[in-house]
Amino acid sequence: MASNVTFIGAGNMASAIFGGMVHSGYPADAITATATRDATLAPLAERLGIHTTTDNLAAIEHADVVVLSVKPQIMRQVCETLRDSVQKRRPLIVSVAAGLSAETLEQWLGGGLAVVRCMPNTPSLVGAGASGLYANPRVSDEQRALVGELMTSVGIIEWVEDEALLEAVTAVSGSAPAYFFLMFEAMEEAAVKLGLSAESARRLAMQTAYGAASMAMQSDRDPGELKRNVMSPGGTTERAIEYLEQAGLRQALDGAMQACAKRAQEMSAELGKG
Ligand SMILES: NC(=O)C1=CN([C@@H]2O[C@H](COP(=O)(O)OP(=O)(O)OC[C@H]3O[C@@H](n4cnc5c(N)ncnc54)[C@H](OP(=O)(O)O)[C@@H]3O)[C@@H](O)[C@H]2O)C=CC1
Ligand SMILES: O=C(O)[C@@H]1CCC=N1
Repeated sequence: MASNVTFIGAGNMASAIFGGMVHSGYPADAITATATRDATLAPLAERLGIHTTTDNLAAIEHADVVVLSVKPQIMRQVCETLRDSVQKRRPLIVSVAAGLSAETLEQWLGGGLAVVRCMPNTPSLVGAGASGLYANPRVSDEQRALVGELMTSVGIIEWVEDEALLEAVTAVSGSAPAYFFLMFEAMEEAAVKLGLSAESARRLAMQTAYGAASMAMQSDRDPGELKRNVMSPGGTTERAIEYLEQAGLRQALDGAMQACAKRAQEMSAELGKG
């Protein structure tokens, strides 16, 4: 029988994960999600057939796995309301929150718990997620395998043994869909200036990104070689790539990813006190 999985919070990230789980065949009947507003929950229940409630305590009563998926800023308050129930039943705790350590979460929930920290991303919704996972020492091999299976049903996973590496995961995958969406916006704007309709430009840019990612994933060549294969000497791509290099695209990405990881550290210091 499938494990009962309860999501506390049913926003962008949680709905991407449980939506992806349902699409990949996980029984909807074994999934419960909570939120503060019925307006969030009603469409999810209708579309996916999962259980929903605004009552967090009722939602975790039969949970084998509790996925904490509220904003980091309200996590402490939410954990403290779950504390007594969690201490009685000791489900596996999974947190998708950025910048909150397993130790902090465990402490807010009363201690002595198996906690997995997961840094997922929203493409989980379409089965193309990329998640980093860290397990605290209380997590059993079976629990590790269970979380691995759940997250593999919505994409690829990478376990890290050093929790601090989740900051790097946040920079390279958790936050990174947004970098690509920014590129789509920018490429569409530029292509419109060159005369294409916005609709054509968007379709072509997205298919090209999809094609490039699929090709790179299936190839045994590294991205640098695949890039050079597009660059005919003296041709158009060479000109574009030279421009991007001179304009500092590499430095911009390096700076963005450093800023992202640093913000995860700051959040940990700001929110994890006490
Ligand atoms: N968005 C992303 O791409 C990623 C997000 N994350 C992490 O996921 C977590 C959630 O982020 P995101 O999904 O973007 O946020 P959202 O604002 O989209 O979702 C938050 C959800 O929490 C619900 N909520 C608020 N208060 C409570 C409460 N007291 N009890 C139960 N549910 C509550 C909200 O309910 P209501 O809808 O009724 O307001 C909403 O459904 C964060 O910790 C973030 O760090 C991690 C990786 C990627
Ligand atoms: O922006 C954020 O803080 C969350 C965590 C990773 C992606 N979104």
